[in-house]
Amino acid sequence: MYTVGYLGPKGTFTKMAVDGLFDNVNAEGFATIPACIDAVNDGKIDLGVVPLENAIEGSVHLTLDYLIHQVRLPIVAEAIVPIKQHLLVHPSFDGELKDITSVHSHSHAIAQCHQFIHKNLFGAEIHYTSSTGQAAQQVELDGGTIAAIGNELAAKEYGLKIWKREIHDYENNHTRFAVLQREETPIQIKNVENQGYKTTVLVTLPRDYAGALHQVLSAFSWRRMNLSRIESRPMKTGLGNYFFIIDVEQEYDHVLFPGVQAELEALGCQMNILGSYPTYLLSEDINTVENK
Ligand SMILES: O=C(O)C(=O)C[C@]1(C(=O)O)C=C[C@@H](O)C=C1
Repeated sequence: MYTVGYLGPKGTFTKMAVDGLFDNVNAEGFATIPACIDAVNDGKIDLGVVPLENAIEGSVHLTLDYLIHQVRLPIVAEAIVPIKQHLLVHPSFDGELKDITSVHSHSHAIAQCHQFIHKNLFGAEIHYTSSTGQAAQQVELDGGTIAAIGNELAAKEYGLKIWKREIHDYENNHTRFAVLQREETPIQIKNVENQGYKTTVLVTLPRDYAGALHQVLSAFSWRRMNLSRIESRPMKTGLGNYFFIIDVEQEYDHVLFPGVQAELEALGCQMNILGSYPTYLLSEDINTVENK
């Protein structure tokens, strides 16, 4: 049986992703994303599931930066998870929205609900936690007039009341999660919808010059390789120095990708493959506890 690490404690969206992807695994919660990645890298667990990007708030920089700068582990699968954020309170709370004095959650969850907070919880203090599950645990412990933003699974795990459902500011809220493995061996995924393959590459430019990024992109475009995302992250070596993280919508092959790599290297760029993996879309039902 695999041991699969996730950002804990119980009741996080990452745990939901694990439940949606795997049957019969031993799921182990970690307090932080780096702790989970390190455990995979040290061979303490078989797989790790970490958030990569949210449709409303964008990239999870902690994950990207840790994978780029600290621990290079291949991405072996991706799960796209529908995210429904609810306002959770202690069962003893019987006030109104205006009575809530503080809201606890993960920074990404808070960001997905900024408008709701601005309009309805104006004046409530915002407390950032390491995960939505941790915020729910805090409400269970402290009670009173504090609230958490999190999912139905967290409400169930910590015995909380869902005070208001679906408070995220935009519909179609999804988060992409990456499955990491140290040595790539076939993994067993539940019967969920396969959306095709992606390959994620990391490109470093030699220096900043006119048309550099255009040249990089044209190596993909004339080969008709479709890109679904391009993002720059600081190299952390000084202002103006960036990596480009590029998602290509196809599986790695031994013709097109080496061709791109040779072309980029001739320009003085570096290209590394962060993973070539199947992508799975989890169903909306995953947000409803009764359906699991
Ligand atoms: O806090 C959680 O529940 C997580 O799994 C983390 C996380 C994230 O990092 O984006 C995952 C999904 C949601 O977008 C909000 C939070």
